[in-house]
Amino acid sequence: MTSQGLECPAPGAPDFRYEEHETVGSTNSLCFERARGGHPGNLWIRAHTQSEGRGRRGRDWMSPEGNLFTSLLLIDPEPVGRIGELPLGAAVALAEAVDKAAGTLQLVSLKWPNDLLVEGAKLSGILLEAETLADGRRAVVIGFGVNCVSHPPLTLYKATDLRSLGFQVTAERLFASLAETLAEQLSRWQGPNGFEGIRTAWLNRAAHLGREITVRTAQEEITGIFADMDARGHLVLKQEDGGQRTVYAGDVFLPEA
Ligand SMILES: O=C(O)CCCC[C@@H]1SC[C@@H]2NC(=O)N[C@@H]21
Repeated sequence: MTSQGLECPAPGAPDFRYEEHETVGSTNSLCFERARGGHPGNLWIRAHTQSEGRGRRGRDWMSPEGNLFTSLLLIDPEPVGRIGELPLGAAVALAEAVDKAAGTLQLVSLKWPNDLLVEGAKLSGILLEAETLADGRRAVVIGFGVNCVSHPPLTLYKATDLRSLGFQVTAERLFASLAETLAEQLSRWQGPNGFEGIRTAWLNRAAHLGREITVRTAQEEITGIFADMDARGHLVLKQEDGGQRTVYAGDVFLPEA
């Protein structure tokens, strides 16, 4: 069933609103449009294809029919000073949703901050963007792209998709699981333990923990042992000289197994 662009309760999370579209430019952009139009938030938008899907660091996100493209609009999510933790919670929610929809246990591992990997190849991407609206409200949009049936051949990272891995999971089915698991992670994030539960769940799935990785930041390339993810969700690298580096943003590259 499709809501044909009309708002209805979200499958899997009836406390959230939902719009489904055949095609849009970008589900993230449409969420911001709704926010600028005064939407109160907790709105999921899903599209079957996108003509201008975007990824992290200004990259394009190819968006063919059959894969999942969806975004969640949050308005003034509390606690506001900890919004940087949300991409990690989103990654945990998506990993759990894949397990739920595929009927697997720990199928995916996580590459900091929020890529899902299967056998070292990228299955999905998450893009968190924020904007202060004219009325002073803060719109936060979390966009998810998951390769359900296909993956692009030439990308920065080796990619994969659920169908090639032997799992028949539709975008519709995966969306319903994600709406449910993300609602759970959001209440966990807002609960008394804050980020700690998410941090533990994230570390349980971390790829290459304790091993050497390389991080490309806007300024430099850093290689070191992936020692930890700290209490704010930052990456902690141990260096050869015994020193420690904390990384706040960057692209992580794992050596081939
Ligand atoms: O670069 C990445 O890894 C993040 C990719 C995020 C893609 C999703 S698809 C749905 C949403 N709309 C967009 O334009 N981008 C995100």
